[in-house]
Amino acid sequence: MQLGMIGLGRMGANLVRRLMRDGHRCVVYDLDREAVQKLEKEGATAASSLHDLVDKLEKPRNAWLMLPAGVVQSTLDQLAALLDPGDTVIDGGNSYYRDDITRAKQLAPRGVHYVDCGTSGGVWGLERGYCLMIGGEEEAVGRLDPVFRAIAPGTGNAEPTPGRTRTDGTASQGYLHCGPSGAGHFVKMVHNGVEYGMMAAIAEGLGIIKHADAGLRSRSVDAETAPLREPEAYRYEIDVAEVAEVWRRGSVVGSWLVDLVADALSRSPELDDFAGRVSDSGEGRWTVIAAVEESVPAPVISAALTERYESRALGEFRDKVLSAMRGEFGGHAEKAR
Ligand SMILES: NC(=O)c1ccc[n+]([C@@H]2O[C@H](COP(=O)([O-])OP(=O)(O)OC[C@H]3O[C@@H](n4cnc5c(N)ncnc54)[C@H](O)[C@@H]3O)[C@@H](O)[C@H]2O)c1
Ligand SMILES: O=C(O)[C@H](O)[C@@H](O)[C@H](O)[C@H](O)COP(=O)(O)O
Repeated sequence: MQLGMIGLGRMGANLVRRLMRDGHRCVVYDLDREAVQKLEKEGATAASSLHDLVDKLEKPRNAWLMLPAGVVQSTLDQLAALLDPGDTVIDGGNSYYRDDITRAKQLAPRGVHYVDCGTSGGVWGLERGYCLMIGGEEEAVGRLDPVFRAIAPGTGNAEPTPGRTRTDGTASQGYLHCGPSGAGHFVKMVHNGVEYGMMAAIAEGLGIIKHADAGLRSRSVDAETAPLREPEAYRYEIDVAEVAEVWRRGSVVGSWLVDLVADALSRSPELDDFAGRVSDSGEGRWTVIAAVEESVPAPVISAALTERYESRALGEFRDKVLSAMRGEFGGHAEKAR
């Protein structure tokens, strides 16, 4: 098939490469001309503007947006004005599923289809394939099947699920039509909420292991306020990088995230390149909002989200209020640590 890709960053460029490897033809556009030229050298057709991209696409057109969230709506507005009935726009970025519902409604009167596609796999997707969580009308999604099939991992390295008797559907190939508009990004949003929780648990566990030597230090980190009651119980100088490595092999928590952390620790045991301020792009917040609105308890994901705020010192004023109250009612002064 032929597909237009708008946005050739970490994700879009490799999606194009994966599609071209499978024999698909791509027309590519990015504000960054170098990104366009690079893919042109690899066989893609370069477009110099959205208008040019639309001109170079065969009808019915398929245009995939792989853009930072902040420019999706403005790009879609410009693109929509150039498209014809029967064309399809796919948003493969991490957009909020509620925006998909609005955007599909915006395009429908013009006969333009809108497909939302949560795309997981990060910078490793070129080789591993991308897990795709798709939303939209059956017809538009079905027509794009060869594109999704090329981008997805296929059966990949995962063993067949032993108890699975279903032979229909595409989930075992790494892509799934989850439902109508927004359903794909809804599932991707929750996927990322799960990602926050799993990442937080791995990080906390390794943090506890790293501090298992607290009893060996002359003063524990928290000695003044919370001295170790039994310092002899915390006299382990455990090699955290080696723990991550051993967890990769046969353990219950072995996973791709543990593989990645083992790799990072093997290169830099103290993770010197990081200050530990953990960003969040929105998916965790939206997952927590959905949990609240559905009245579904989600304490792990919620805690993992607020821990990210904590890492960016966003709780500083809250903590000052705490200290102030403690000072007011008990005359307790703040200590250095
Ligand atoms: N990086 C990841 O691991 C990852 C994984 C899954 C999903 N996503 C999502 O995919 C989307 C893209 O992410 P990315 O990591 O590829 O971003 P990126 O910043 O690496 O690339 C974005 C590209 O879009 C281009 N661009 C920006 N504004 C443009 C405009 N108005 N018109 C044309 N091109 C424009 C930029 O020049 C850049 O090349 C985001 O929604 C992101 O959340 C990212
Ligand atoms: O499934 C994936 O490939 C990742 O989840 C991907 O979507 C990306 O790396 C996140 O957007 C980071 O999200 P935060 O910035 O919220 O951590």
